[in-house]
Amino acid sequence: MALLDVENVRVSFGGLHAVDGLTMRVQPGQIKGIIGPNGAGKTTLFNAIAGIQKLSAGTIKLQGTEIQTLQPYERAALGLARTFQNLQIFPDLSLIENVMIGYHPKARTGFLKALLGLPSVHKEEIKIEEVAYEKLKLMGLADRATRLAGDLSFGESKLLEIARALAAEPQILMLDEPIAGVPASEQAPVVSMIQEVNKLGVTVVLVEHNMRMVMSLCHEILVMRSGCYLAEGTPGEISSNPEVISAYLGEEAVHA
Ligand SMILES: Nc1ncnc2c1ncn2[C@@H]1O[C@H](COP(=O)(O)OP(=O)(O)OP(=O)(O)O)[C@@H](O)[C@H]1O
Repeated sequence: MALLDVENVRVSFGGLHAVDGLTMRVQPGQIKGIIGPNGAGKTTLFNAIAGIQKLSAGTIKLQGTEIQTLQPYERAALGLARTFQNLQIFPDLSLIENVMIGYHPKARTGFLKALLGLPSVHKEEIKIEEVAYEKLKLMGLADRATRLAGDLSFGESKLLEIARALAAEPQILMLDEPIAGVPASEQAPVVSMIQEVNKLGVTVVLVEHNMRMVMSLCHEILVMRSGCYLAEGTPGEISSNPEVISAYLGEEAVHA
């Protein structure tokens, strides 16, 4: 069974079908890339899976359970975490505080319990801090756990976002253009951290314009054009597919 099963999904804005009957499966353990020319519908599909874009038709299943009507936080609690194209970190909080926020879909402490300061609350706080520290360590940021997030470089901030997404211990990590805007010198660490996370068993789905990165990182790639499925396959199959090449012709140098 696929871990994520996107079936005949349509997202319409008025008369425009930004995603038009798309089907995609993500197998456990994969790094799956979604690519396509500008306006192909990648971001819309990504947002539909994460739950911030309502479907006009179709189903999305996570481990066989339909999730398309669930709120983003409910999907997160079921194991779907995401990062954003634009940084969503809190610069005035420490690195560890930023990551601890990512644990909340799993947290069991309600407002009342927290207010009463029950021992179970303290125990959970310690656990959340431990998990957050572990994720920072994985991203190579543990030595700066108490520093302000605003002091990080852009590439490091991207790693912090990944650490925060991992705090909920997701099964699927969805990355929206993980190296967009990251200077060339800082891209390699982000790519190798994504590989590390995947080696630990987290399935990854990413949208990215940088073809070199997509081709080197992904096990399988889905290509979209005008909201529809164009092709799917390994990086080798995709880069030699004549339809894919022609879809990109006119797109300046395939953003490479
Ligand atoms: N909120 C919206 N309202 C109306 N149209 C939208 C909206 N969001 C996206 N679209 C349109 O849907 C189509 C797909 O857009 P989308 O951003 O998903 O494509 P994309 O493949 O992510 O493009 P890019 O690579 O440029 O980010 C485009 O024609 C876009 O103008």
